[in-house]
Amino acid sequence: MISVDQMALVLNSLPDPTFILTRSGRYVAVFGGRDLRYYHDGSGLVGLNIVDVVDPEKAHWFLEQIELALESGKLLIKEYELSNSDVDGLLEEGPDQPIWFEARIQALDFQVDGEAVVLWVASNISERHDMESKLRVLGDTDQLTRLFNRRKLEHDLSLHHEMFDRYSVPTSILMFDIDNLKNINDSLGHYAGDEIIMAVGNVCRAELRKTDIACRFGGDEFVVALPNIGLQNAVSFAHRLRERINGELSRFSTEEDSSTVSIGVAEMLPEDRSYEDTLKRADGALYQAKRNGKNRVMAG
Ligand SMILES: Nc1nc2c(ncn2[C@@H]2O[C@H](COP(=O)(O)OP(=O)(O)OP(=O)(O)O)[C@@H](O)[C@H]2O)c(=O)[nH]1
Repeated sequence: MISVDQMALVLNSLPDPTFILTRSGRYVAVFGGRDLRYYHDGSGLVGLNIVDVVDPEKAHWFLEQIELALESGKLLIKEYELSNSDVDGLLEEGPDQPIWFEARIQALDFQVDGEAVVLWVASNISERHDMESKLRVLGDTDQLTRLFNRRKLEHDLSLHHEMFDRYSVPTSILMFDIDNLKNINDSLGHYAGDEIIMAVGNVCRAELRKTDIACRFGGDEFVVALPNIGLQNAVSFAHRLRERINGELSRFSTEEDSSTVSIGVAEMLPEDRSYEDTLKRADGALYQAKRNGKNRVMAG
């Protein structure tokens, strides 16, 4: 058996800061979390109330979690971001950056001063959180152009189609394809072909708003979605984009083949069952642009 003194030492050596908090948000006790590379010393919080040490919105969130854990009696796991400047009563020494925490909150089977209490273990998961964010971005990104990939486009377009269904806010779609890339690859080499694809990506990034979605759809095909833009404005934008891309690609034209783009444009219509119907119309318009001699914009 370990003694009470030893038990106190164990509590103080817990790797992650562990709080006992009352239903009303009072810090009854703080154990562990002594490594200043990962945590700020929270022992100064004992006796204070969450409501008095963090801003009202955050305090409300903390109290809500305590209530949830008390009501369910089950282990509650939540993630949140906090920096030491968010909490009055924490010492300066510790990580400079805001910390991502995973809280494990469990109701305790006793009361303190007539109030129900929970155990709140706050683990620093910043590294894991950063890695997860990076992986999410990587999973949504085309490696060559750094534009979004098709998976992300389809996810976003389905949200925009829902918005259109509900609020009739139109989204227009431009689908475009580099002209003659096969021949240019053959004459200038595959790396020149790659540079052309990257140059298209750079123009898209420069020309688009933050809310627009630009994606490499596959091979030498791209899709741009313009939320809140009707067909007429989308066609005008497509003409401008084609000129900008052509200007950028002119250095890759050969005697036989000019390096240009063809663009098909479509807007969401009430009869579209999903974004795929809009995408198909843009694809049909792109096909017409190619059939009619390439290097042009057609609306579907
Ligand atoms: N360099 C390079 N080429 C690619 C890449 N992805 C696809 N391509 C090439 O792009 C060409 C696309 O085929 P098409 O669109 O049918 O050929 P195209 O010569 O552009 O013909 P049009 O579209 O009718 O003008 C194929 O030759 C592919 O090999 C890539 O990542 N890098």
